[in-house]
Amino acid sequence: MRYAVLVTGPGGAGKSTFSKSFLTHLNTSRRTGHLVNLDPAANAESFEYEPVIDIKDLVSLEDVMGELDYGPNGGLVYCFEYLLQNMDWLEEELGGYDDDYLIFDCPGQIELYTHHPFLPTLVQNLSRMGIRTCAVYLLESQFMEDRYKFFSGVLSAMSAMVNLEIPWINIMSKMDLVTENTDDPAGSARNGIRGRKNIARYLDPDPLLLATSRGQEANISNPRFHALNQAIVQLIEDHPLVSFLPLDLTNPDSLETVISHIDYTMQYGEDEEPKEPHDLDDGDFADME
Ligand SMILES: Nc1nc2c(ncn2[C@@H]2O[C@H](COP(=O)(O)OP(=O)(O)OP(=O)(O)O)[C@@H](O)[C@H]2O)c(=O)[nH]1
Ligand SMILES: [Mg+2]
Repeated sequence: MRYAVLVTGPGGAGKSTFSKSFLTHLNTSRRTGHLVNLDPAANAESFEYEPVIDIKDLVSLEDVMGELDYGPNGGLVYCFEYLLQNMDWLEEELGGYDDDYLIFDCPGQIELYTHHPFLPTLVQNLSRMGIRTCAVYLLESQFMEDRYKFFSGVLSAMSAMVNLEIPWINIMSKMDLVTENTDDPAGSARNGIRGRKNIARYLDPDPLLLATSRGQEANISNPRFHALNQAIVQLIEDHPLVSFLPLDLTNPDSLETVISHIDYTMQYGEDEEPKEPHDLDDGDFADME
């Protein structure tokens, strides 16, 4: 069985960093994983792991922009359309990997997830190839500094989830940037997220965050805006689809927890034949001699 994890989320959310850490974790746990780069604009030198499959071998944004005179966003759309027309290329490239995690590092253009048919079509193709697929959606912890920004992030996660209809895990990335010092009044006044209790209200989004704060802000008094807010609060209350797993890459347990959720979502290994134990390598017990 092959497993694909699509690593998605807005620009700069930490997708490439997470993909790299995920691979390192798999390697150290003696599992196999491979990087698939789906970002036609990615800088090749920036990969710590050489992607085994790279969309840039098929089509690169640079060429598309240079030769066809597209801008960066139109160019990205062109690249993905080109990929979808050349699924046999991807299928052939994916052919050699068995019983492996394939980690798809995706580009950060949010419109790719919310209203283009590319990812759903890609997912259909992966499942036709017999590859079990899930997606993780990363939102960075800075989104919690502003409730409105945060809820717009929640709504885009929701919209991407509904668009893709595959097993899905939302991750709050860069948790190392969040301080939990409740005794820092300047901090809590500035961003309102400090303190464990408060963080919990974001990880499991509490729509009241939106409802209460809006009432307190006299400067925004447009009643239509208020009604819209109420409607969003109601939507999130009625459809609590989105909650976040915190990811702090400075804490190995945190990464392990996230990966165990991915394994569980994927039902990783559940229908595998029992594996032969690894042959002992020279040096495995070196420290016992
Ligand atoms: N503090 C902190 N910084 C992080 C973490 N993960 C990523 N970053 C930083 O955030 C920036 C963006 O990280 P990337 O991994 O390139 O993010 P991305 O989602 O792949 O970005 P795009 O591909 O451009 O959409 C880089 O400067 C990273 O060093 C994290 O866990 N903690
Ligand atoms: Mg990236």
